Amino acid sequence: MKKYQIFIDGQAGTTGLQIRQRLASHPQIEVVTIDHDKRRDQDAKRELMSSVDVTVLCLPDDAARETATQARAAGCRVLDASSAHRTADGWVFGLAELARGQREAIASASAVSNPGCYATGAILLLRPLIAAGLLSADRDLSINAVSGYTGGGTKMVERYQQDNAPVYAAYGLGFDHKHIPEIQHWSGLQARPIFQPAVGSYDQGMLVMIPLQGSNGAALQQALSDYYQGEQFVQVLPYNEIPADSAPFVTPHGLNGSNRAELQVYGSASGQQALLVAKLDNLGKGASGAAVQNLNIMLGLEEGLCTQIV
Ligand SMILES: NC(=O)C1=CN([C@@H]2O[C@H](COP(=O)(O)OP(=O)(O)OC[C@H]3O[C@@H](n4cnc5c(N)ncnc54)[C@H](OP(=O)(O)O)[C@@H]3O)[C@@H](O)[C@H]2O)C=CC1
Ligand SMILES: CC(=O)N[C@@H](CCC(=O)OP(=O)(O)O)C(=O)O
Repeated sequence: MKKYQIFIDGQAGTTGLQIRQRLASHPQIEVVTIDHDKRRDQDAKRELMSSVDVTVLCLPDDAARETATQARAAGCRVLDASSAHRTADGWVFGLAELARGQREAIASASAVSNPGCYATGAILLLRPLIAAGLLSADRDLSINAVSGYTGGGTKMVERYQQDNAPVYAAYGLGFDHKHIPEIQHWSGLQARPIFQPAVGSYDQGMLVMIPLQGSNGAALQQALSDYYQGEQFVQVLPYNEIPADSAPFVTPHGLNGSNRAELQVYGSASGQQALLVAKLDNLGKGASGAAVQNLNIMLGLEEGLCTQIV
């Protein structure tokens, strides 16, 4: 059986580690590593990138831009987990469930950009509804979200491992969170939304929530259900269903380690108020699970292989 080789630049970070954990049992992908003290040596990296099938970038944005430029100049295939290239020309957005033809585009791409965790939830909810004309592209929206602290990388993990970290903290108060451009670009939303994220004192799991005034929840749920019919990693729950493991609450928990996103729609009896909810693991479908899914697609392998930590 053919084995493909990949190199993870940033292999010791939060996202890189979780990709390695998933790939440890992959039957057709092996990870080639770089000496720790050479991890910032561009010559050593270029040599390694040229020898592997795909390089995965799990770096801060600036470092990802620099390494991606080198990789592309050398003709190497790249999957970038950072937010540097999510709306950039020449890059394919790595959300296979985005639209018909997206899987094929990922499969043949030389450069794929892995979506942001919050953006994954928001785009999965909004794109089908805007495309179907059930939500107007120029509608003013608020998107509220909460994530586990691993979403902030090693620095935030260290902070939360101390005693005085806040139980719940709202941020993004400059109204300029880095996921807003990709949410607008890939959902088709023309009006700039208010995106208001928060971080909680738990490690993994997120909710992305979009309240809608004047919308009928049942119609929205049906449209989402039809759109994602047959998808293995995106499921739409029945209308107004609260998952039994958390009832009467809707929590960010329950999907950790998986590469799944669950979409939920709640609506009022009047048919005039609704809430869209996406639940996912910020390190699963929001980062490392999606990265392994994209690698499988890029290499022509079964899409679900080793995307989950069991
Ligand atoms: N955490 C999450 O939920 C998600 C993160 N992402 C994105 O993935 C990327 C990585 O994030 P995350 O794993 O959280 O970050 P971390 O801070 O956990 O890890 C980043 C890693 O990159 C290494 N690094 C930094 N600069 C360089 C460089 N110039 N060359 C080589 N290695 C370098 C760091 O090692 P050292 O400092 O020791 O050199 C560290 O191991 C980011 O762009 C982030 O935005 C995407 C989706 C979700
Ligand atoms: C809790 C937390 O801090 N989360 C991160 C987003 C994590 C993520 O998806 O980051 P990328 O866009 O880099 O992929 C943040 O809000 O900046």
